[in-house]
Amino acid sequence: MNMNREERRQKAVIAGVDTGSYDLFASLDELAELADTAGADVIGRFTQNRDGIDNATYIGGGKLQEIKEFIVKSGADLLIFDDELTGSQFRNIEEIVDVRVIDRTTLILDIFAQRAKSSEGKLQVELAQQKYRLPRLIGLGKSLSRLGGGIGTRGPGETKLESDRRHIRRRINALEQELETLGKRRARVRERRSKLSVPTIAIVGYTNVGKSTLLNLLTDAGVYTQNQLFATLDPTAREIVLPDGQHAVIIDTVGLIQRLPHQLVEAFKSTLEEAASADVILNVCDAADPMAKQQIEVTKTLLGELGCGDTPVITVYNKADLLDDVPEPLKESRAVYISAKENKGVDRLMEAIADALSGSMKEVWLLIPYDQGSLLNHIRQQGKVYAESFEEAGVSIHALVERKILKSLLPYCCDGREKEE
Ligand SMILES: Nc1nc2c(ncn2[C@@H]2O[C@H](COP(=O)(O)OP(=O)(O)OP(=O)(O)O)[C@@H](O)[C@H]2O)c(=O)[nH]1
Ligand SMILES: [Mg+2]
Repeated sequence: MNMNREERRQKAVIAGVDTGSYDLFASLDELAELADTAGADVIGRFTQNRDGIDNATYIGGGKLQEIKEFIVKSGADLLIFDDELTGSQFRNIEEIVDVRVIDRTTLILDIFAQRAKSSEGKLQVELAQQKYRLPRLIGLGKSLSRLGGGIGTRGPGETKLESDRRHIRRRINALEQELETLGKRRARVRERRSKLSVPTIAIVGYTNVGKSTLLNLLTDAGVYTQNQLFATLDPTAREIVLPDGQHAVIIDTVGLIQRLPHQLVEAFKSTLEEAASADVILNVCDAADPMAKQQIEVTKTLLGELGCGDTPVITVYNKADLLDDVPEPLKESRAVYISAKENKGVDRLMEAIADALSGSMKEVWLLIPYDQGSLLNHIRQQGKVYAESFEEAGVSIHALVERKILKSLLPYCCDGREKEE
């Protein structure tokens, strides 16, 4: 599907089944916003209570007839389900309602496809789309699943479906290879950054909480912000100067959503990898959103799964201008209330970042001359020594040290990689 914003807005009906496994009504609200972002106006909503989903039509035949009547009467162009459909469900439902049918994941992927800007982002979206399509080919229109003529390009007796599948698999392989190359390049950039000992700060959180607005405010970077879901699909890195004069790189990331389809977690892992290697993480939420606390927890869990459980996290309650009372967070809780839009509370946030960074550690390889005994003692006492050996020119040491003493260590730094070889 391709719903460009320039095209006329489509009329969509959204539908879901309440089996009690998730909050369908909150999820449908989000689905309606997603549809709006993709360029469709939601003109009808249908829900059905069932113990389980219907294998053939997902929502059940009776409800589907009701939806069909509404579609005919209202002239809707599109039926969107708040869940993932199987290939045969797509086909069965399309046969009955006779308009285009899409599911939640297809919709999200479509928005991602519209917004991805970097070549890596585009490749990742296409990879996710192809992987999602492959097992559902049967449902993607009759033309795709019909028997091939057996003439010319295809082998004898082979169906069009099989050759389509093979084609998609080949494309998936090619995309994966390209992404691997790009991933390596990205890792090299990260490494260079870390070698230069510039700390990185990653901004993470749900979509539309104000991450890009915050990045803009902190850097005047002019990153695209809009009251739409997924305004950011590529991580954007900018340099900032902290109150103590320290330079840092701040990275904006893709927003999370409720019930993020697992293919998308995979597809956007590389943008989260940026967060995984950050020195400080800003977990941003919309302070006025009743779901904020829950979202903060989900983000924390996800960060833990990505292996950054030890990275200091500052919880940023943004949009505090929308609150009647701004609570005073506990000092030790590393939480700040700000309004990125009205430029309030940002000084405190900057202090919190500088504070978190000064306590953070950095891995270094050093060669310290014998006359620098006190420096050596400091590293042994305050840092964590992994290995040390006595060389002619001094003590060769591989250790974790506090970031705040990095400056004094600069003359003695060696390249870790060379040392290891
Ligand atoms: N009232 C209020 N609105 C804000 C504040 N910060 C951001 N917004 C608005 O919230 C909306 C989303 O802002 P973005 O910065 O694009 O949000 P994001 O988290 O980057 O969103 P994605 O990139 O889609 O994940 C915009 O309409 C902003 O103007 C704030 O402090 N107060
Ligand atoms: Mg953004």
